[in-house]
Amino acid sequence: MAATQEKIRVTVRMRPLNHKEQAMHDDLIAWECFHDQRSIIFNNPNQESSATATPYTFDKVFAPSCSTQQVYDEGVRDVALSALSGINATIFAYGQTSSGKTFTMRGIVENAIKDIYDYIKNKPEQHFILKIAALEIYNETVIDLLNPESGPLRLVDDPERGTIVEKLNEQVAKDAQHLRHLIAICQAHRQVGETSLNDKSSRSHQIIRLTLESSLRESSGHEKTLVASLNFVDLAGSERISQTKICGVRLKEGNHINRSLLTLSTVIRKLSGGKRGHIPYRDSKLTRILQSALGGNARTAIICTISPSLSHVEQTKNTLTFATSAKEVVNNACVNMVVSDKTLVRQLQKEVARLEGEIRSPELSSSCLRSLLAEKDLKIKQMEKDMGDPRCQRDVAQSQLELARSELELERRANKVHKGSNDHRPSGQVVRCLSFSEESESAVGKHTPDRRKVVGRQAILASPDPSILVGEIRKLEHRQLQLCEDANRALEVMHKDFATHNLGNQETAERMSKVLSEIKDLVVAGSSLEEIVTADKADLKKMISQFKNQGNTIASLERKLENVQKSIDKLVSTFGTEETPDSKTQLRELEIENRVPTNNNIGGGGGTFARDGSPAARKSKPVDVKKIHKMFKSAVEENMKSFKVYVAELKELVAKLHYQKQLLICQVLELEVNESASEETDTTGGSPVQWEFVFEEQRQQITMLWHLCHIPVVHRTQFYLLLRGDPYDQIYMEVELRRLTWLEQHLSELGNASPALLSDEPADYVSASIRALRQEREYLAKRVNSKLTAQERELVYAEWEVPPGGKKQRRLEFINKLWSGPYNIHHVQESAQVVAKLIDFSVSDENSKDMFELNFASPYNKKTWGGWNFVSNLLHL
Ligand SMILES: Nc1ncnc2c1ncn2[C@@H]1O[C@H](COP(=O)(O)OP(=O)(O)OP(=O)(O)O)[C@@H](O)[C@H]1O
Repeated sequence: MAATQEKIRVTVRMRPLNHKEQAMHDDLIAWECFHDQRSIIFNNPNQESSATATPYTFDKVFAPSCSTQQVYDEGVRDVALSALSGINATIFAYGQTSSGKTFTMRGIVENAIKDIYDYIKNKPEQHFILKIAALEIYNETVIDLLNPESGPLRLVDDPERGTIVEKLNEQVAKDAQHLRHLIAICQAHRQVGETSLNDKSSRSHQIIRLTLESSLRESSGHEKTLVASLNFVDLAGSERISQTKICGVRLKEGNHINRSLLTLSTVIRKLSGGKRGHIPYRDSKLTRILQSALGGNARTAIICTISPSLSHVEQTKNTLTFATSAKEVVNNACVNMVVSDKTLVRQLQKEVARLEGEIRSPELSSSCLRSLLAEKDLKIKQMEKDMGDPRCQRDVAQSQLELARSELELERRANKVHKGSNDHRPSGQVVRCLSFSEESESAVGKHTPDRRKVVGRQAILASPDPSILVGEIRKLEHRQLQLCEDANRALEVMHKDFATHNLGNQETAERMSKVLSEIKDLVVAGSSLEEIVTADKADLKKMISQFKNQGNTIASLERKLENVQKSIDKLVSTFGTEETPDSKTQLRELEIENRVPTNNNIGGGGGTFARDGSPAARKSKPVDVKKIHKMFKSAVEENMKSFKVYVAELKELVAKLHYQKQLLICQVLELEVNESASEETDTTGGSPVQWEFVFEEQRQQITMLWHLCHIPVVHRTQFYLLLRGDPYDQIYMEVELRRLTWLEQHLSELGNASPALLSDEPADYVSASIRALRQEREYLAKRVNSKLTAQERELVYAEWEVPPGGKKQRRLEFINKLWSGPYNIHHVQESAQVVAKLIDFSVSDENSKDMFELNFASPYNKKTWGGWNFVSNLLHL
């Protein structure tokens, strides 16, 4: 694909004077932006005229009054969005410390995410995958911001892809909200420190890399895939040591920052000169990683941020000189199209066929051609080997999908708990989750003006009206029945396909009827549910037992769907394999049936008959039976594939249904517990069976919330081991759930809020918790040696799949694995046992539950909230 030459887009943004600068009387505004919004001039407030100054001109100059939205729209938007058409793009923020780089980049990233997802929404015919990776370069060390525990990363030179960061974690963003959440995690991990010019000065260069992959099936049937990366680079600020008055660690950081920025400006200066001599990309990790954005295959925009203040005039001039060089740098961006392995194999096969033809022709048969052919054959084999068995790949992908789904489900479960400790209102997620479609949401809205009162657990406690629950359940049941009917219809269509086109063999037919009966079974399950619900007359006790039965039926529905999917898988694989002797015979029969008769003794009229009286081919042209058969076959194959997808979707919906039902059962149980508590004045309340159920449910929620909120693993271990479902544990569980729910809500608000609106307090909390957790893990890693014998260590390493390596590294890797899989009960149990051993913790009288404060107030009120125990407190260090 031809590259397009384009200069780097350079814009300048001047921030307003800050409070400190305003407070200094002699600190005046030293720069004036022209009305053309392209030039800026030094205007010394201590001199009468600016006649001697020369203006600096750029693609755009944004005055202090301009919003970040404007900077995005007019300065970088089109560069950022080129990634959607397969062109790499990079957006930098460059400038002195405290000039507004981070402020600007956060807004730019937010705007870009919004635009990207709007674009994706409007292109339903295209399939998009968006991945994110993020790193920081701190003191010339590369750290993965999505997984800082992985330690320093190496840069590796790849002959085709250039410099790559080895083992950099990349995650697929499920949607815009998930992407924002991941970015918030990266920002929380970034190194920040206080200097005299900026309370929250970034001490590292941060690169957030989004990889956008879009595939489109063209009318020719070929799939076109475009892949491009979009980098958001928030550089650390250049700083004059005398001005920032830094020393110690900050000084060391400042030196590294200044040195790498110097390399960046040298690279830019050399590139802007147009001479293609030696460009010192390799002098810093920053320029190595960003090499393609600097004169390579990318579109690049640089936003230079400056302060208006007279006291920073020298630094501002340096920034503007850098910007002036940068606007002369020319890049060569091109569209990055990916040719799939399959297409390559196909091309090579064609070439082989051509060569074979040439070899067979007597005049061209030569040893040279033979060797060429052999070489190509070898290449094809290698490629086929690399591609692996597509069916196997499909299965792996499918199981990954299932895993991701169940993770998502658990995440939802964790989120579903009532949000907010004081107002007892349910979260938005719970509300959303309880309604499948907009239609049902509006239906709920009709019951009562305040929907939230209807569906929330706590709200129901406050307003115990079982008829509302019946309404909810009925809607769910109705939806379930619809699903079964849909499935049946789809299957019948497929069955017709098979019958009409006389495809497949005996085995396929058997499988087909098996799937049919399985689906029928589903429909029966669905209708029996409907009967139960419609027979109900709002008797609370009766309802509870009904709900439980329905829960079981849904579980069996899930199992049945599982079977259906397995059968379809088998069907697809049988059908996709080589032609069977049966089908070959059928094909031969069809061919014979359709062959042009040799003896033309046919009567007139519309139809023609062969000598044996069977329907025969038309007189004029022979019918290409093979072709038709192939066409039918591929049509049926397509149908089966889409049916498979359809069943997978059904499965997901049933899982959702199941979850919603569990939630409703919980609500009813609580209602009942409450009622019986008031009737019997029994403080423990509820039957043991009900409590057991609620306990397990709450424990799962708590485990997930511990994970999401980075709670110390020692606290998790103690809590997990001490609270084992005793009826008196109810109160502890409730308190823990409230605290965690509050915290999680607080942190997710941080993830969803517009960066410009973020308060600093939650961000600090996240990074402090992550840091504390890291320290705790490091501390536990040190205890592995003293608390486990060499033999025990080897055993646990094998059990936890810790790869061989240095002793220290293995210990840390092992500890990092503990409590990392909140959705796996076995993992959680094992983690608790290991941590308990490392800290000598046992369940005994002296280790009572009293260590978990019984305080219902949210942690927001710091006076009453003591915080979670850190390992150092616990070990009295
Ligand atoms: N355009 C702007 N409008 C209002 N406030 C701004 C603007 N730009 C920056 N600020 C404020 O100035 C302060 C410093 O900004 P920021 O931290 O983004 O600077 P920086 O260039 O990233 O600094 P460093 O290099 O030290 O990390 C912040 O409090 C920020 O909110």
